[in-house]
Amino acid sequence: MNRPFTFINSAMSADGKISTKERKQVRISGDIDFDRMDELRASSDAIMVGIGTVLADDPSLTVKSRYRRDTRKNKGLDEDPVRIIVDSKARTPLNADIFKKGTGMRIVAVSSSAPKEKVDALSKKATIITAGDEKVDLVLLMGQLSSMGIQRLMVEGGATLNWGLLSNGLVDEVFSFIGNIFIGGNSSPTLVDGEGFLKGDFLPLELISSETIEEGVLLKWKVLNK
Ligand SMILES: NC(=O)C1=CN([C@@H]2O[C@H](COP(=O)(O)OP(=O)(O)OC[C@H]3O[C@@H](n4cnc5c(N)ncnc54)[C@H](O)[C@@H]3O)[C@@H](O)[C@H]2O)C=CC1
Ligand SMILES: Nc1nc(O)c(N)c(N[C@@H]2O[C@H](COP(=O)(O)O)[C@@H](O)[C@H]2O)n1
Repeated sequence: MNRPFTFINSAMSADGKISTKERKQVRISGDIDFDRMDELRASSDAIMVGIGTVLADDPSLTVKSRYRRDTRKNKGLDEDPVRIIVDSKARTPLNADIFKKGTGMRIVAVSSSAPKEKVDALSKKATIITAGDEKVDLVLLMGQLSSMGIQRLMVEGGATLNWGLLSNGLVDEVFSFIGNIFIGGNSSPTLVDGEGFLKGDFLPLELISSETIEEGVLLKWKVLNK
């Protein structure tokens, strides 16, 4: 099945955590890294997050730079890429920043087990894609996004969605900024959570580049899917 070229962008602590045990958003990287992330957003057709990230961080996922917004507009694009929430049970708050801020299409991907009244309410704010029974079927979803013309997809977490995509062979590249802090905590989310791979089944990566940014390091990985 066709799917978009897909990359994850994430910031983690030196011990691999992307947030605290309370799942509160933390500033791991600095202004230069946020600007790099903004450029990635501006160059993408769509940005995807999991519902856990929406509930924890309430991100807007908008392109911040005026210059980049104007450049997209001059190309006939919406100033913001399509913003997608993977939300099996339709738990996205109707006042989420993704709906309040920015321009362009919003998509909420739900499963067929999502409560109908919640899906109906969300359908006034976003295009609804239904894929899967209990949880969103990410393979089906990617096929649908591709058929809508989404060719380049940026994923901004969180830990569970990253696992879902990686374990289904749906990710091509990963940008991982490693910051100069330890967060600790055995329940703090990491770059990839979920069930985890068993020994012998690990997902291999190829290092494309490494770069020092401010007090941290940016690693760019190619995912060697089978
Ligand atoms: N430092 C960073 O770069 C970032 C950190 N975060 C942090 O990550 C945490 C949120 O991560 P999580 O709680 O893991 O939530 P998540 O954002 O990964 O969302 C997970 C949810 O997605 C939904 N989902 C539906 N179908 C799915 C499927 N097939 N596979 C996987 N998920 C599916 C499920 O409802 C699941 O609970 C927050 O603490 C947030 O602050 C989030 C984004 C970036
Ligand atoms: N790249 C990066 N570095 C950090 O230090 C972070 N805390 C995050 N978090 C993610 O950034 C996004 C913020 O989006 P908006 O500014 O609301 O548009 C969001 O996805 C956070 O989870 N990222």
